[in-house]
Amino acid sequence: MASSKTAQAFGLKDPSLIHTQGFIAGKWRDAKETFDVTNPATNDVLGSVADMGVAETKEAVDAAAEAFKTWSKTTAKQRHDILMKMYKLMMENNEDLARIITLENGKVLAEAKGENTYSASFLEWFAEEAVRAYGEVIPAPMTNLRSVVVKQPVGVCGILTPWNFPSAMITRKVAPALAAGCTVVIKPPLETPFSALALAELATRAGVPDGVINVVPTSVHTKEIGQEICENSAVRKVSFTGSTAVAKTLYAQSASTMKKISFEAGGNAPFIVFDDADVEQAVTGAIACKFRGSGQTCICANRIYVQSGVYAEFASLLAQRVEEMKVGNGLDEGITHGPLIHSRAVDKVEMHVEEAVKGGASVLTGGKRLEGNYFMPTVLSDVKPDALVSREETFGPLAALIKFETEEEVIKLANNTVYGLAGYLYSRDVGRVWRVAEALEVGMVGTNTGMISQASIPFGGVKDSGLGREGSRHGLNEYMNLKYIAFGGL
Ligand SMILES: NC(=O)c1ccc[n+]([C@@H]2O[C@H](COP(=O)([O-])OP(=O)(O)OC[C@H]3O[C@@H](n4cnc5c(N)ncnc54)[C@H](O)[C@@H]3O)[C@@H](O)[C@H]2O)c1
Ligand SMILES: O=CCCC(=O)O
Repeated sequence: MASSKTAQAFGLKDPSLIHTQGFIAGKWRDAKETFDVTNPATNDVLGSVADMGVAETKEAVDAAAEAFKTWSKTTAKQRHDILMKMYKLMMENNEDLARIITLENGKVLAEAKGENTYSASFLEWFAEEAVRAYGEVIPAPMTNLRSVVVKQPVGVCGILTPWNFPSAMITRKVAPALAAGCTVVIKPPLETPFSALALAELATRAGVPDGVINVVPTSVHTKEIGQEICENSAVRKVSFTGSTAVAKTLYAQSASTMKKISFEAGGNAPFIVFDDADVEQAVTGAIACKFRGSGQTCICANRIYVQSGVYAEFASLLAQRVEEMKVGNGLDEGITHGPLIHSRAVDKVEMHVEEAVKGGASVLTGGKRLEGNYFMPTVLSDVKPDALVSREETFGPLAALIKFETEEEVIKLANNTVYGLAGYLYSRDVGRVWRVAEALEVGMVGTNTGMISQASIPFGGVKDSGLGREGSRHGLNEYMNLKYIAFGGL
């Protein structure tokens, strides 16, 4: 339970959604230390959460391994019913869960409500997939043999998630894991543990048995807990969303026990506008894609390539729309964009702007940091293809416009990165749409749209952006092993 002061700080209709302890084997648990969680909009402390360590993580893994013995034997329909109940509870508590997201992450309340709905949709989707985890019968080469393939849950899964979607990145992993019959140990990010703990509370209310979901929040023991999850032989799968650097560390650590893995890592999405595009639609798409979560989304447009014939029109329309944005506390009426997660994130945007301007770019709007964790939504024009902002993910509200002349040139520029998560293009020439979509070295392409995320699509990247797919019917397979059974002696 949270102290009444912490629960009050969130101003929820149902204060019992706020927990400050970890969750192991169905019990809320303290740790020796605690860490403070702050509201990025104000830097006020929201509350102190149990800072768990390796010992608690081992206990959580043991609890998950014990719970796996029975959870993996439940029927798909039983798991479906529990997941659907949790989906309904998340929707019924939409206001409160969104408020938790806004307070700990900073995104505006309307967007937080959208995240909760998106997050809940993974429970609904995978409840429905659970009952369709079909196997196969393969025609056998001998008359006295039958070849059958069944799907089985992989076992205990380690779930490591980032702060930019405090809820949805958890359910995108936990929903398929539970649907498959797996049990989980969640290590939420230190910035946003309250959403994870509220989900554990709702899971319990939905009837998820003790030990099936465990949560080990931490601040100082992040590395050791990550290592324990990756190297503990009872954990059979690690699913991570976050930066590429951390993904590579976890990949190396997971090799020791040959785990199944899914990694959703960093992006550096190209957003291409051709001369034959509907420019107004392209601007709307760029706004939605670039400024979602104040630019802190892994699939945000990071490099906006505009063909010379529509460059001036696109740049002026985009700058006009960006100037209308209202930056401030995400709980306040009329605010369209919240703060960044912390001052280090603001420093990075500032550095990208300064470096691009030194290289010859001009500021069409914004370009400055504001007091606290805020940065003005910014549009830069005439950015050089080799500017820092073109090479690295900014993860902030900075739209960098780069002019290009030909299709061939822009494909080369777009693919000139180690990342390959998402890419976007606007064109009304159907042949070009196909050619460019196929040529982009990414896992997901938006053509004439800047919004691509849904529970029903295979979300994931290529190159340094990761391995595996989340969501869609493919997302369930990531948590299941195929087993071939030969039926001989007929
Ligand atoms: N591809 C995707 O789906 C996706 C989604 C969201 C964010 N991201 C990426 O995440 C990054 C921003 O998020 P972030 O700053 O939280 O990333 P991060 O990699 O620093 O942290 C992600 C998670 O890993 C944990 N972590 C950090 N170091 C660790 C270690 N050594 N061992 C184990 N765990 C560790 C963090 O506590 C957090 O829970 C961006 O690069 C963004 O592109 C990718
Ligand atoms: O930031 C990563 C996830 C974004 C999404 O699922 O749309």
